[in-house]
Order: sequence, then C-alpha cells, then structure tokens
Amino acid sequence: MHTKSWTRIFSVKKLMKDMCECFLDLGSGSTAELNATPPTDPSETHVNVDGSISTEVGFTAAAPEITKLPSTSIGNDPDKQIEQNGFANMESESLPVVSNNHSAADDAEDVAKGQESLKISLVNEVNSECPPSFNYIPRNAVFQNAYVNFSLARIGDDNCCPKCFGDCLTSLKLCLCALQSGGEFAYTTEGLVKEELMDECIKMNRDPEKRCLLYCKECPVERSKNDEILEPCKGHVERSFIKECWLKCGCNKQCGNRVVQRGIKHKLQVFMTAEGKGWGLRTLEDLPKGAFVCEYVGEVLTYSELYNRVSQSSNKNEYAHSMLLDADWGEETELKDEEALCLDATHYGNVARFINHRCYDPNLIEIPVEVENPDRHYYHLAFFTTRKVKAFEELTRDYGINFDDDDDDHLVKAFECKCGSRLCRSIKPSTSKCVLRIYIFFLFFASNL
Ligand SMILES: C[S@@+](CC[C@H](N)C(=O)[O-])C[C@H]1O[C@@H](n2cnc3c(N)ncnc32)[C@H](O)[C@@H]1O
Repeated sequence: MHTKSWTRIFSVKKLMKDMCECFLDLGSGSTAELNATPPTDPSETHVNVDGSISTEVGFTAAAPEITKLPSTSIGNDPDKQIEQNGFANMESESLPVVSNNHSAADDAEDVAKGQESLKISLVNEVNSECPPSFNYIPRNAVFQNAYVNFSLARIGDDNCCPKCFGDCLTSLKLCLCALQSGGEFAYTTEGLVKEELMDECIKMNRDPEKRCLLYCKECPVERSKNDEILEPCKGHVERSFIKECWLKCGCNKQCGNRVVQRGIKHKLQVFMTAEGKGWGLRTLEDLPKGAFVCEYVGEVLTYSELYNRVSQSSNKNEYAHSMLLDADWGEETELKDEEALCLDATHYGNVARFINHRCYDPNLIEIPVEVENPDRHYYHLAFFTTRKVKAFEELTRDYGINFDDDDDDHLVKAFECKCGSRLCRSIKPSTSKCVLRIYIFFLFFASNL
C-alpha cells in the first residue's frame, strides 16, 4: 500500500518524460498552456437553430429496428461491404448522399431521421466539412457474438417490483428496483438524478487516483491480445448503477423510475466546434443538474470483436467512437468472451457519438443503467448533466484518457486536447513546475547514490 502510493506520487518514467517535454518547451519558448484555446462563450455564438447550413451531408439510410446486425467486413476498407442478409444491397443503394440536394438538407434538419421523439438539427458555421457517414440508430443493436438475452424468464421476482402499482416514486414503500440502485430511488419526481448520487458519481469519475478499480482474474482486454503471456488486468473503474423499472414491474409506464428507457427529451444540436475538435453536441435549452440527455448507442460487440475491428483498421482513430461496458468486470471469477461487451458507434450510433472530451469538469457524466438485463454484463450507458447547463453550451464528457501515458489499451487514442479546461490533463507543466521536477529528480538520484 505504502509502495503503491509512493509510486503514484513519484513516477520516474513520468518525470523523465516531463523533463524532456520541458526542455523542448524551454527551447521553443512555447507551452501548450499558451496554445490552449478557451471554449467559445455560448452567449457569443450565433446559432442557426432552424438547421440551415452551407455544408454537404453524407448520412446513409437509417437501419431498421433490429436486434441483430448483419455480419460486416468493417475494417480499413472505406467501401465497407455488408455481407449477409441482403444488407449489401440496401447499403449500396442508399449510400452515400453527398451533395447539396434536398435530402442533404433534410438530414441537416434531423440527424436522427425521425427516429427520436425530437428533431436533432445539424449546423456548420465554421468550415465546409461534411458530417461523417454513419447509420443513425436510436437503440443499441447486437452485432454478432454478444450475449444479450432480454427474456422475461431471466428476470427473477427480486430483479423487478411485480407487487408495485402506479408510480413507484410516490409510493410509501421503497420498491425492489430502488433497492438495487443503492437502496433508494435514483431519480427525483422531476426525473433528475438525485444530488447525492450525482455527486458520488462525479467524485468516482473525477480523480483517477481516487477511483476504486475492480480487477478481473482473466481480463478480456488482455485475453484478446492473444499474447503468449497473459498480462494482469489493468483495472476497471467501479461505478454506481441505476436500476429502472421495466416490463415485469407492476407499476405503470409513467412511473418516475423509468427515465432512460423513454429516450431523448431535450432539444439537442450537432454543430461544428470552433476550437478544432470536429463536430460536437450542444443543448438548445437550459438544463438543470441531473438531467438525462441521451444514452451512448451503438453496435453491441464482444471485446474481441472490437479488438479485431481495431487491429484490422489502418486508421487508429477510426474507433474513437467506442466504449467498454466494463462496469461489472472484475466481479466474477471469469468473464466469458460473449459476456465481455462494448459499444461501437463508428458505423451505427446515435447523437452521443458527437460528444467531445473535456478533462476533469465536463458537464455530462455516464452512469450505467440497468433496464432489461439483470446480470449487468449488458446495460445502458446514460449521460446526465453534472451541473446546470445553459442553452447553446457544448455538452462534454471525460473520456478518461491519461494523456501522459502511452495508453495503448484505451479505445480512444490520445489527441491534442483542446477542451479548454483549466485542469486539462494534456497541458504540459509550466516552467516553474518543470524546474521543481528537475530539482526533485536530482534529489532522488543523489539520495540513491
Ligand atoms: C467520439 S469522437 C467525438 C466527435 C468528433 N469530434 C467528431 O467530429 O466526430 C472523438 C474524437 O473527437 C475529437 N475530440 C474530442 N474531444 C476533443 C478535445 N477535447 N480536443 C480535441 N479533439 C477532441 C478527437 O479527434 C477524438 O478522437
């Protein structure tokens, strides 16, 4: 324990790396701090809410409501072909619409193509870049090997609240679903995540040093590498779950413990960021703290399926749109391949694929939400606001990237962060901090001579 905390405070490798960066900085006379662009003040942004744009749009036709996606040969081939179930024809016939014609304008008016209860517009007032081509899906869809079984028979009476009626939130007795959300209802009667739960989630996410990590006995991430020697698990952040009422519960559809399953309820817009982060997502209305914004939707893949996609791809940033469903990893002795799941929104996804990263103090946080599946291998990743958010503010989340390390296992590869946070993790240390670190470095070596 003592050694662990000492290595956390003093990492020789990190110190050497910082020193090299500092020497380079001193030589060039520039620091990332000086280069960091502050985020645009939302109040100064001119927004075209009606969705009219001057760009071309390249969205493909939306996927039908399916729970199984066909096998795809997605990889480094830009002309990806979908091989089975006649999807190849559907794709090539409707792909891609890249012109300033009527359907492009329609796409800009509603990125979701009518599949959400609200239209989600798209604007680009910064450059002439076209939005990426992807299939909008409002709900997760299983790709191939992932084991996701929504059978009612799998939900035991202690995994739902069959004896409840009406609205569980207003009932005097705590329902069985609430007991699985840490012993209380996660939501207020206004449909917001309760303050205490939100603050606990923020604390768990904010400081990587204080995160509680769960370790798998045999980690699917390491297993996928197929190396001769299986590396130990690097750990998965422990998270609080929300359990929502569902089909087998006795309450009605309007029950206050059903929020994420109702879908997007606040007006959102995809827009081109001015800071060079590419496309981003913003709210068009003021949001209170704890409000549900959207869930991260994509193809449900096993980790090894995702690993194969990434390793076959020549563009290492292509899979920046994927997230692990690892909140439960490390709880069991051994996780089977088909139970170690992740979401990939690269080719099929929803608006969440546009959410950019902000270090330390983003205005969104992801919380695992259990709706259909009692085993927690599969769950929904839902984004809620961490504070009040003003209309036209960009919505951001912390990807959990450590810009210092060459973290090869992270699905999103490190980029030059332009989040503008005062506590941005990719900002190199200032000259004074640098001098101090050099001093500590020499002290350390002197004391070891
Ligand atoms: C999930 S995508 C987010 C949407 C993306 N901006 C787009 O145009 O599709 C993640 C990618 O967005 C970019 N990005 C996200 N946050 C950023 C940040 N704070 N600074 C710079 N680039 C960022 C990086 O290229 C990253 O790999």
